[in-house]
Amino acid sequence: MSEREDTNFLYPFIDAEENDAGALLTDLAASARSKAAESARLQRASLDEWGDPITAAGAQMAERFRAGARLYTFGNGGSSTDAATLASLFSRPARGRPVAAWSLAADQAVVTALGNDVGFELIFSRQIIAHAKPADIAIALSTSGNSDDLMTALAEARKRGLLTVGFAGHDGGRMATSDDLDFCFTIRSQSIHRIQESHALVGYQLWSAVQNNLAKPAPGPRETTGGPR
Ligand SMILES: O=C(CO)[C@@H](O)[C@H](O)[C@H](O)[C@H](O)COP(=O)(O)O
Repeated sequence: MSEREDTNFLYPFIDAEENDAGALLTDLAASARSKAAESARLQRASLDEWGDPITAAGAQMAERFRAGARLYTFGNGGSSTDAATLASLFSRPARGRPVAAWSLAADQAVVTALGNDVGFELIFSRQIIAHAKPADIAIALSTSGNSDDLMTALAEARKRGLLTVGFAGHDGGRMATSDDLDFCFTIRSQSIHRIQESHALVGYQLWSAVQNNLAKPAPGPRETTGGPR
Protein backbone atom coordinates (compact mmCIF):
# COMPACT_ATOMS: atom_id res chain seq x y z
CA MET A 1 0.00 0.00 0.00
CA SER A 2 1.34 3.44 -0.88
CA GLU A 3 1.82 6.08 1.81
CA ARG A 4 -1.03 8.08 0.27
CA GLU A 5 -3.51 5.15 0.42
CA ASP A 6 -2.45 4.42 3.99
CA THR A 7 -3.22 8.02 5.00
CA ASN A 8 -6.63 7.70 3.33
CA PHE A 9 -7.35 4.67 5.46
CA LEU A 10 -6.29 6.33 8.70
CA TYR A 11 -7.76 9.78 8.10
CA PRO A 12 -10.66 9.38 5.65
CA PHE A 13 -12.38 12.62 6.62
CA ILE A 14 -9.26 14.77 6.34
CA ASP A 15 -8.39 13.33 2.93
CA ALA A 16 -11.96 13.63 1.71
CA GLU A 17 -11.97 17.25 2.85
CA GLU A 18 -8.75 17.91 0.96
CA ASN A 19 -9.96 16.11 -2.14
CA ASP A 20 -13.63 16.98 -2.32
CA ALA A 21 -15.11 19.03 0.52
CA GLY A 22 -18.53 19.15 -1.20
CA ALA A 23 -18.78 15.36 -1.43
CA LEU A 24 -17.85 14.94 2.24
CA LEU A 25 -20.50 17.39 3.40
CA THR A 26 -23.12 15.71 1.18
CA ASP A 27 -22.27 12.28 2.62
CA LEU A 28 -22.38 13.52 6.22
CA ALA A 29 -25.65 15.34 5.69
CA ALA A 30 -27.23 12.30 3.98
CA SER A 31 -26.00 10.04 6.77
CA ALA A 32 -27.37 12.39 9.45
CA ARG A 33 -30.75 12.58 7.69
CA SER A 34 -30.95 8.80 7.46
CA LYS A 35 -30.10 8.42 11.19
CA ALA A 36 -32.64 11.09 12.15
CA ALA A 37 -35.33 9.30 10.12
CA GLU A 38 -34.51 5.96 11.76
CA SER A 39 -34.50 7.59 15.20
CA ALA A 40 -37.95 9.13 14.57
CA ARG A 41 -39.34 5.79 13.27
CA LEU A 42 -37.95 3.92 16.28
CA GLN A 43 -39.30 6.48 18.76
CA ARG A 44 -42.79 6.24 17.24
CA ALA A 45 -42.67 2.42 17.30
CA SER A 46 -41.43 2.44 20.91
CA LEU A 47 -44.25 4.75 22.02
CA ASP A 48 -46.78 2.52 20.22
CA GLU A 49 -45.43 -0.53 22.06
CA TRP A 50 -44.75 0.99 25.48
CA GLY A 51 -47.11 3.99 25.81
CA ASP A 52 -49.66 2.17 28.03
CA PRO A 53 -47.09 0.41 30.29
CA ILE A 54 -45.24 3.74 30.70
CA THR A 55 -48.51 5.34 31.85
CA ALA A 56 -49.08 2.45 34.29
CA ALA A 57 -45.51 2.71 35.64
CA GLY A 58 -45.92 6.48 36.02
CA ALA A 59 -49.10 5.98 38.10
CA GLN A 60 -47.32 3.52 40.42
CA MET A 61 -44.32 5.81 40.73
CA ALA A 62 -46.52 8.83 41.53
CA GLU A 63 -48.28 6.84 44.25
CA ARG A 64 -44.90 6.06 45.79
CA PHE A 65 -43.66 9.67 45.44
CA ARG A 66 -46.80 10.86 47.28
CA ALA A 67 -45.77 8.55 50.13
CA GLY A 68 -42.22 10.01 50.18
CA ALA A 69 -40.37 7.63 47.83
CA ARG A 70 -36.92 8.42 46.46
CA LEU A 71 -35.82 7.47 42.95
CA TYR A 72 -32.41 5.91 42.20
CA THR A 73 -31.22 5.76 38.56
CA PHE A 74 -28.15 3.93 37.25
CA GLY A 75 -26.42 2.76 34.06
CA ASN A 76 -22.99 2.29 32.48
CA GLY A 77 -21.15 4.49 29.97
CA GLY A 78 -23.54 6.58 27.91
CA SER A 79 -26.43 5.19 29.97
CA SER A 80 -24.78 6.55 33.16
CA THR A 81 -25.11 10.07 31.78
CA ASP A 82 -28.67 9.26 30.67
CA ALA A 83 -29.34 8.09 34.24
CA ALA A 84 -27.99 11.41 35.57
CA THR A 85 -30.16 13.37 33.12
CA LEU A 86 -33.23 11.40 34.22
CA ALA A 87 -32.53 11.95 37.93
CA SER A 88 -32.05 15.64 37.25
CA LEU A 89 -35.36 15.83 35.33
CA PHE A 90 -37.23 14.28 38.28
CA SER A 91 -35.50 16.28 41.02
CA ARG A 92 -35.03 19.65 39.32
CA PRO A 93 -37.69 19.98 36.61
CA ALA A 94 -38.04 23.31 34.78
CA ARG A 95 -41.75 23.01 35.62
CA GLY A 96 -43.90 20.61 37.61
CA ARG A 97 -43.34 19.08 41.02
CA PRO A 98 -39.78 18.15 42.04
CA VAL A 99 -39.31 14.74 43.68
CA ALA A 100 -36.31 13.13 45.37
CA ALA A 101 -34.05 11.48 42.77
CA TRP A 102 -30.34 10.58 42.52
CA SER A 103 -28.09 8.98 39.95
CA LEU A 104 -26.03 6.23 41.62
CA ALA A 105 -23.41 6.62 38.86
CA ALA A 106 -22.76 10.29 39.57
CA ASP A 107 -20.39 10.18 42.56
CA GLN A 108 -16.97 9.15 41.21
CA ALA A 109 -15.50 8.70 44.69
CA VAL A 110 -18.21 6.18 45.63
CA VAL A 111 -18.26 4.37 42.26
CA THR A 112 -14.46 4.03 42.01
CA ALA A 113 -14.07 2.95 45.65
CA LEU A 114 -16.76 0.28 45.32
CA GLY A 115 -15.36 -0.88 41.97
CA ASN A 116 -11.82 -1.01 43.33
CA ASP A 117 -12.54 -2.44 46.77
CA VAL A 118 -15.47 -4.83 46.42
CA GLY A 119 -15.99 -5.44 42.69
CA PHE A 120 -17.50 -3.67 39.72
CA GLU A 121 -20.65 -5.79 39.69
CA LEU A 122 -21.50 -4.37 43.14
CA ILE A 123 -21.12 -0.62 42.42
CA PHE A 124 -24.87 0.00 42.37
CA SER A 125 -26.21 -2.77 44.63
CA ARG A 126 -24.01 -1.60 47.53
CA GLN A 127 -25.52 1.89 47.17
CA ILE A 128 -29.04 0.42 47.10
CA ILE A 129 -28.21 -1.39 50.35
CA ALA A 130 -26.85 1.84 51.87
CA HIS A 131 -29.66 4.21 50.88
CA ALA A 132 -32.86 2.53 49.71
CA LYS A 133 -36.07 2.04 51.68
CA PRO A 134 -38.80 -0.44 50.62
CA ALA A 135 -41.06 2.36 49.30
CA ASP A 136 -38.39 3.68 46.90
CA ILE A 137 -37.98 3.27 43.12
CA ALA A 138 -35.04 2.00 41.02
CA ILE A 139 -34.58 2.68 37.30
CA ALA A 140 -31.78 0.85 35.45
CA LEU A 141 -30.75 1.88 31.91
CA SER A 142 -28.88 -0.61 29.69
CA THR A 143 -28.64 -0.79 25.92
CA SER A 144 -27.92 -4.56 26.06
CA GLY A 145 -30.15 -5.32 29.04
CA ASN A 146 -27.40 -7.63 30.26
CA SER A 147 -24.95 -5.70 32.47
CA ASP A 148 -24.05 -7.57 35.67
CA ASP A 149 -23.81 -4.47 37.88
CA LEU A 150 -27.35 -3.47 36.91
CA MET A 151 -28.82 -6.97 37.29
CA THR A 152 -27.23 -7.29 40.76
CA ALA A 153 -28.65 -3.92 41.83
CA LEU A 154 -32.12 -4.76 40.46
CA ALA A 155 -32.12 -8.05 42.39
CA GLU A 156 -31.15 -6.18 45.57
CA ALA A 157 -33.85 -3.55 44.94
CA ARG A 158 -36.47 -6.25 44.33
CA LYS A 159 -35.45 -8.04 47.56
CA ARG A 160 -35.96 -4.79 49.48
CA GLY A 161 -39.42 -4.04 48.02
CA LEU A 162 -38.52 -1.18 45.64
CA LEU A 163 -40.48 -0.63 42.42
CA THR A 164 -38.04 -1.73 39.71
CA VAL A 165 -37.99 -0.36 36.16
CA GLY A 166 -35.61 -1.19 33.29
CA PHE A 167 -34.86 0.61 30.03
CA ALA A 168 -33.29 -1.95 27.68
CA GLY A 169 -32.34 -2.35 24.00
CA HIS A 170 -31.82 -5.04 21.36
CA ASP A 171 -34.14 -7.92 22.47
CA GLY A 172 -34.20 -6.72 26.08
CA GLY A 173 -31.50 -9.17 27.22
CA ARG A 174 -31.67 -10.46 30.80
CA MET A 175 -33.75 -7.47 31.90
CA ALA A 176 -36.66 -8.49 29.67
CA THR A 177 -37.04 -11.92 31.24
CA SER A 178 -35.95 -11.23 34.83
CA ASP A 179 -38.46 -11.60 37.67
CA ASP A 180 -36.65 -8.74 39.41
CA LEU A 181 -38.28 -6.06 37.21
CA ASP A 182 -41.81 -4.67 37.54
CA PHE A 183 -41.52 -2.93 34.15
CA CYS A 184 -39.06 -3.29 31.27
CA PHE A 185 -39.19 -0.96 28.26
CA THR A 186 -37.16 -2.52 25.45
CA ILE A 187 -36.15 -0.40 22.45
CA ARG A 188 -36.00 -2.84 19.55
CA SER A 189 -32.89 -1.69 17.70
CA GLN A 190 -29.33 -2.98 17.20
CA SER A 191 -27.86 0.55 17.33
CA ILE A 192 -26.66 1.72 20.76
CA HIS A 193 -27.08 5.34 19.74
CA ARG A 194 -30.64 4.94 18.44
CA ILE A 195 -31.50 2.98 21.62
CA GLN A 196 -30.14 5.75 23.82
CA GLU A 197 -32.10 8.38 21.88
CA SER A 198 -35.31 6.42 22.47
CA HIS A 199 -34.40 5.88 26.14
CA ALA A 200 -34.38 9.66 26.51
CA LEU A 201 -37.92 9.79 25.10
CA VAL A 202 -39.13 6.96 27.38
CA GLY A 203 -37.64 8.81 30.37
CA TYR A 204 -39.41 12.01 29.43
CA GLN A 205 -42.74 10.17 28.92
CA LEU A 206 -42.36 8.47 32.29
CA TRP A 207 -41.66 11.81 33.98
CA SER A 208 -44.72 13.33 32.22
CA ALA A 209 -46.92 10.44 33.42
CA VAL A 210 -45.68 10.94 36.99
CA GLN A 211 -46.31 14.69 36.80
CA ASN A 212 -49.84 14.16 35.40
CA ASN A 213 -50.65 11.91 38.36
CA LEU A 214 -49.08 14.22 40.94
CA ALA A 215 -51.12 17.13 39.55
CA LYS A 216 -54.37 15.27 40.37
CA PRO A 217 -55.89 15.35 43.88
CA ALA A 218 -54.48 12.58 46.06
CA PRO A 219 -56.62 9.41 45.74
CA GLY A 220 -58.58 8.19 48.75
CA PRO A 221 -57.50 4.97 50.47
CA ARG A 222 -59.86 2.82 48.34
CA GLU A 223 -58.76 4.49 45.06
CA THR A 224 -54.99 3.83 45.11
CA THR A 225 -53.72 1.80 42.13
CA GLY A 226 -52.10 -0.83 44.36
CA GLY A 227 -54.80 -1.19 47.05
CA PRO A 228 -57.56 -3.78 47.44
CA ARG A 229 -60.78 -3.19 45.45
O1 LIG B 1 -22.51 3.46 23.89
C1 LIG B 1 -21.85 4.05 24.69
C2 LIG B 1 -21.93 5.52 24.75
O2 LIG B 1 -22.90 6.02 23.87
C3 LIG B 1 -20.99 3.28 25.63
O3 LIG B 1 -20.35 4.15 26.52
C4 LIG B 1 -21.85 2.26 26.42
O4 LIG B 1 -22.76 2.99 27.17
C5 LIG B 1 -20.97 1.37 27.28
O5 LIG B 1 -20.25 0.52 26.42
C6 LIG B 1 -21.73 0.55 28.32
O6 LIG B 1 -20.82 -0.12 29.16
C7 LIG B 1 -22.71 -0.46 27.71
O7 LIG B 1 -23.46 -1.08 28.76
P1 LIG B 1 -24.99 -1.50 28.57
O8 LIG B 1 -25.71 -0.34 27.95
O9 LIG B 1 -25.01 -2.70 27.67
O10 LIG B 1 -25.50 -1.83 29.95
